[in-house]
Amino acid sequence: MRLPSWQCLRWNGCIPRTCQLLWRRKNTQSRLPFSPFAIIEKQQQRQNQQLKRHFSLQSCKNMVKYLSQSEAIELDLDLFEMFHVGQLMELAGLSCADAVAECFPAQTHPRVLVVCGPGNNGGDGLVCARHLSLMGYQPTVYYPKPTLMSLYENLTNQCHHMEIPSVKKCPSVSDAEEDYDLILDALFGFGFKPPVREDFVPLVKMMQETKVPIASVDIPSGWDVEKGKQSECDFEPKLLISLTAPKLCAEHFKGEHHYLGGRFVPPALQRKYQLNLPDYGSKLVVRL
Ligand SMILES: NC(=O)C1=CN([C@@H]2O[C@H](COP(=O)(O)OP(=O)(O)OC[C@H]3O[C@@H](n4cnc5c(N)ncnc54)[C@H](O)[C@@H]3O)[C@@H](O)[C@H]2O)[C@@H](O)CC1
Ligand SMILES: [K+]
Repeated sequence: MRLPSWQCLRWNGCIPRTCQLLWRRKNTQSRLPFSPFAIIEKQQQRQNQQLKRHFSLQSCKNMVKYLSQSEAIELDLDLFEMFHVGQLMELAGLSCADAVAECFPAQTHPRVLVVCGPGNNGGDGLVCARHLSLMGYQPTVYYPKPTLMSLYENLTNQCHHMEIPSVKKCPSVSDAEEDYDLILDALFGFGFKPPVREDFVPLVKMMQETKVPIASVDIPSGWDVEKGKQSECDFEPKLLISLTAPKLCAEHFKGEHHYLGGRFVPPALQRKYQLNLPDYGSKLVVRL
């Protein structure tokens, strides 16, 4: 059988199996530095890998719906008709503590700075601080703009009863690196509208510049809820805990750990928003 020439191979790109085998044998015997089949096989391997990546991403995307900001707000309102906000916050904050414990154990990351914002995302942070303390961490709360409502006041008092210290001043980058092993970012959630207002800029800047790993509750603070990072300065958390269902910005998340928490959505709402939530089993969080 006549073997195909280099030109023929390059032009055709598709070689009959028998020719391939003969060529491979010949090339092995004559110890050619490289064979055209090796190149083609490499190309095929690369294509297979790309397909695999594409399909695993697709199946993951098919599984859970990523919500727009308006869908998240609408779903939030529906939930509030069925549950008290404190119930949802308790489960949300507990699931955040659980995800933190899975990724950053108390033995290696005991000192956690819990940064709490003025909305419900900040409330999740206060709940999370309490559960982290019960799990053997040493959390410290930074809550620069406490909300004057009984829900938040109660959560703050509960942290006091747990003897969780708080700081009144935003730590500098060097202080944060010296004093903490992890930052829990509960500053802004899906209620955030960019740009960051002036009074929160130093805090966001500290989180952008620090080398302390960051775990973000629901949304990495400062990110656009749908488009993700707004500039290269925006920080990339190591852990993102999406609550209820991930928001569109989570599609741009490149950190190591992405979890879903907030296991409280009744079936009717799951159907209404076509959430396709994964099965939690008996767990509080599920890795996405
Ligand atoms: N399903 C749900 O829907 C649940 C939501 N929860 C949490 O609630 C969050 C949403 O809470 P909220 O709607 O209260 O909103 P956020 O907590 O996201 O933020 C709203 C607060 O941030 C301020 N803010 C917004 N844009 C700002 C800017 N550019 N600069 C400075 N401050 C700004 C607002 O004035 C407001 O005080 C979620 O991300 C999640 O963490 C959980 O608590 C429980 C269940
Ligand atoms: K956040």
